[in-house]
Amino acid sequence: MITQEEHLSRILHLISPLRVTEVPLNEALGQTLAANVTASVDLPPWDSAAMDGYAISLQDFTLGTLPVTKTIAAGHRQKEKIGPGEAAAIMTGAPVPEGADTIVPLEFFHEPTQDLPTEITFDHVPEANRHIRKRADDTTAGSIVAAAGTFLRPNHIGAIAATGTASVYTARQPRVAIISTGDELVSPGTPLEHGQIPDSNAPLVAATLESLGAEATHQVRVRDSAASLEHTIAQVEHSVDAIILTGGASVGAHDISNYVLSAWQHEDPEQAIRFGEVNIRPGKPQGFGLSPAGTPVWSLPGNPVAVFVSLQIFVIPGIKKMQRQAPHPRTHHVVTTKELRTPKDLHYYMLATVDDNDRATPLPSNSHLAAKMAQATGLLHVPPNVDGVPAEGTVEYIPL
Ligand SMILES: Nc1nc2c(c(=O)[nH]1)N[C@H]1C(S)=C(S)[C@@H](COP(=O)(O)OP(=O)(O)OC[C@H]3O[C@@H](n4cnc5c(N)ncnc54)[C@H](O)[C@@H]3O)O[C@H]1N2
Ligand code: MOO
Repeated sequence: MITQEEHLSRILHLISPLRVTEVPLNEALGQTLAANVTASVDLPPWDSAAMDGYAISLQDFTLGTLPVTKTIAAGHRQKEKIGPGEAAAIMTGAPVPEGADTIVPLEFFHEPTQDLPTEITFDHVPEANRHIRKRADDTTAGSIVAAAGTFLRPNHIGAIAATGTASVYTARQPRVAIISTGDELVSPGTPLEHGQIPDSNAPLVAATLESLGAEATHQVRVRDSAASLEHTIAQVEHSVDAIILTGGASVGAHDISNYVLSAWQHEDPEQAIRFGEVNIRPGKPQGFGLSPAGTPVWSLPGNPVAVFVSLQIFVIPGIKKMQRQAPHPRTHHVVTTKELRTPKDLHYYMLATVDDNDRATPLPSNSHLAAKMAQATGLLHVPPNVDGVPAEGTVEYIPL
């Protein structure tokens, strides 16, 4: 038996981050920055009006009437200037004219209207330095807007665009081939003959990859034949960044993934595919290593819930390393509504439904209960060396 930690650290050791490429900002959502993004411009790029109103100078100001000598709208490209005794009508987002030191909102003088008066009358002195957004009060050109390692969410895309950048550097997205093995498998939706089941692992693996931004380039079903599996791997091995097999990872006579991959010869035995029992349930039989062409290969057990757990614990961290992201899942603690009894020698994972108050209801747990995955919001995790968690006790939770 090997430990979950040993197996995962071997996976992360053998996987390398993918090459960095420049991508347009509108394709970068969900990717991780491989380089800092710095502001191309000061933001705001010039002093700008925060209100519709009048720009004036309070130097040598006296109460009374001022002529409105110009109108400055957002998008006004000419640099303007005003002197004492003069006002400029100005719109929100327009450049403040040189000489102005405050903006007086139009409500100070008249009802909001689109007709601009030719003069405005002051019956008291307005406040100085108001309603002007100073040049660079948000950021200055050259400052870091989003640092290398940032996982790009919509807010980052908005901030990067605002500071004048149209493309970013990220790791190329992984291309992954998915191979389901088993004579019993048919396409989902096909009427089942006795002994047949729908191939649910390939859609599960593909959806998991796509949710990470990786590309499921091939989804191939292979019968329990060593020759077919060898042929399929040979066809895809050179055009993908990883291969994920499900089924046939265990020790039975028809467990061809284990049989075929274990026979691969590797110059460096450290990189060879190794099969073994990992101290995790579900998902005990696991294989991982590099193919002779150097492509990382995960050979996962066939049971759908075992695949689901294996994806969370062993595959997603590897894909994230390729994407130059932090590999480990974010977890937090929740309260279990039911007592959990777990084996003392294993990492035990259970599908569970967790509500808005962080209270977890474990779902029936067995690695063939594929339909139960639909009710899960995530996985509960009880580590080895304890034999359970009492009702109302806290337990680690991996949200989906
Ligand atoms: N003698 C032993 N038998 C088994 C052991 C063991 O240690 N000794 N381990 C058990 C455990 S734990 C697991 S998990 C399974 C893993 O077996 P395999 O990886 O060899 O998977 P298969 O036998 O091919 O399939 C297991 C199960 O999953 C169903 N399956 C397979 N592929 C799919 C798919 N694409 N979509 C949906 N369902 C799939 C398959 O029909 C089987 O019911 O081995 C135990 N046995
Ligand atoms: O560990 Mo198996 O993975 O029980 O389903």
